[in-house]
Amino acid sequence: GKKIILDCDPGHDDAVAILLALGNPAIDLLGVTTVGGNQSLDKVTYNARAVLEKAHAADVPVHMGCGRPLIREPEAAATIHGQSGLDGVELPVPSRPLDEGHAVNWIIDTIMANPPQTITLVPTGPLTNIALAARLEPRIVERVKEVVLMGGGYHVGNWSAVAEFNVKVDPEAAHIVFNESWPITMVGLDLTHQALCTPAVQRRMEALGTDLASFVSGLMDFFRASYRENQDFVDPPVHDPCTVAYLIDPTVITTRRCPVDVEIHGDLTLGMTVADFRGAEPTPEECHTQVAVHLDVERFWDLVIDAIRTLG
Ligand SMILES: Nc1ccc([C@@H]2N[C@H](CO)[C@@H](O)[C@H]2O)cc1
Ligand SMILES: [Ca+2]
Repeated sequence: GKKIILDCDPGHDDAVAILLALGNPAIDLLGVTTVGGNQSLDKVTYNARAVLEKAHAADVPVHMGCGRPLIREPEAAATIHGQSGLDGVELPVPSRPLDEGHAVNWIIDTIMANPPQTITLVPTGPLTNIALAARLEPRIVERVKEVVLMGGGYHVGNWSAVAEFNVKVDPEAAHIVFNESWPITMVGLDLTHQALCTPAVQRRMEALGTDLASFVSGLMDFFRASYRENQDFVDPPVHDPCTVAYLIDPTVITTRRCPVDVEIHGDLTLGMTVADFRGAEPTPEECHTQVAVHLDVERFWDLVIDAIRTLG
């Protein structure tokens, strides 16, 4: 299957991304790396290890990365993910010790040890680790197959009027990542706000009747309550697994190729991902960025529920 590195900050939706990657045969999850974001680095790292344990996938390595943005102060999303970063469920104690070595070094070593164009980077948190990896070993940029990231939004913000959390927390890291030459698919809020976990979807999960299914449903209960209280949503958008779903089945998302850059100087617009749709279609191939526009919602939830079923 497609070899991926999942760089994440679990996080309720990061947890679903991990399960989708584990539960679908099209994906070969080489490892999980963690970055401070939704909660502190220690908390999101523990959560990543606990989710892997829950899915009986303790053979997947976990490396801890950066605990704070490159320049700015850390900013957690405790109102959304709770004090633990994964509130609302009982977490198993991880059996596998945390793997030695910094995530940035492991990302570089893994990319350089595998053939060119075989590894896909899937960041679903702030881009601090990815930016540092590209600066520490520039050769990974042309060696990576592609970057499919959850972050940004061309018409939607959630951490300011115009900026999305992952990008706004570390806008300088995002600016670095978006301005490297690797192919980037930006799975932003315009797309992920279509991935709503409705009660009907949750009932389909619960109908599986497994411990893992009720674990995920418990995550969704908490996520829905947070989103209702803090973001005025009826149902929670499950952002991060949209990246993995796209890698499993590219037809699940329609994309549009266009230049994208990140605002790092603005007052009102700091962290905004600015997509330039002015060019005539089709945008020339040398444009290395594309944005996710439309989600096949039915197909997306089928993939997520199939993965939960497969993991048993
Ligand atoms: N309000 C809010 C919701 C989700 C997130 C996290 N950041 C991204 C969505 O902005 C996802 O990766 C998710 O884990 C942050 C804040
Ligand atoms: Ca995340």
